[in-house]
Amino acid sequence: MRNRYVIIVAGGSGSRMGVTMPKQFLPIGGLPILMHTIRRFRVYSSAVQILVVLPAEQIPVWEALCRQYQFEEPVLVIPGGKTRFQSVRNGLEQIRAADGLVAVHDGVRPFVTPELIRSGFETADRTGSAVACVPLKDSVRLVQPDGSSLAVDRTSYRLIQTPQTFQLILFKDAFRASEQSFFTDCASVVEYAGYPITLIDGSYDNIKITTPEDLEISEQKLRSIE
Ligand SMILES: Nc1ccn([C@@H]2O[C@H](COP(=O)(O)OP(=O)(O)OP(=O)(O)O)[C@@H](O)[C@H]2O)c(=O)n1
Ligand SMILES: C[C@](O)(CO)[C@H](O)COP(=O)(O)O
Repeated sequence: MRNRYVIIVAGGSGSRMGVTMPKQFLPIGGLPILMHTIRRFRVYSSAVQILVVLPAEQIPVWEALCRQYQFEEPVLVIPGGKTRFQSVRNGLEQIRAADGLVAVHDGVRPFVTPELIRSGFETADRTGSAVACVPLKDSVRLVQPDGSSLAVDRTSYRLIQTPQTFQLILFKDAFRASEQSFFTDCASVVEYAGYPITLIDGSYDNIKITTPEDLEISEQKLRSIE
């Protein structure tokens, strides 16, 4: 079986959350969001190697939080970059192995399930990639330069989530690219390098905590789980 790695990217500042503390450190259910996320991967497997990417200046803050919450999960902490692409690349550089599987997951998606993580690794092992997604529930319109808009066929689209899981050999190759403005996730980087992307079923519960209302939704979700 190939070695399995997870890069949890938490190197952002959370500007859309509108608070000074990075949103990945905000508590939900009495525990920082990032600790929930890390625990989900540990529940999936005690063997998976977890790398956590943080803003360099926030590493002492994270260490203090770990002491405060007596959080002792073994993870390798790595300084992030200015963009998500750079943060992923910094994490990837720490994985010395040539072969294996790597899942990249947003630190602010704490509702990922062990089943979804497993599905990602199993699919990527077979096909090279596995990118979680969900169908759209709302109607979609394409806005034109003149301000008018056109209905589009929503069945042709998917909303993309993480985890996004890849065979290391192709992922490392893809991340040799120079950064492009349209790299919004790892799938766009891997596709740019010419590799096909396999989609897998994600979950509507697997939300990315981005704006203040997501915090309230997350608190409610935790209450319903616990
Ligand atoms: N330089 C960056 C930017 C983002 N991320 C991570 O990528 C994930 C998804 O990004 P997003 O939700 O946009 O987080 P932020 O960049 O922190 O938020 P914002 O765009 O509101 O500032 C987050 O876990 C974030 O910490 C990262 O590791 N390094
Ligand atoms: C990676 C991602 O979560 C997939 O949906 C998304 O692209 C991150 O976007 P953001 O603008 O960095 O939040």
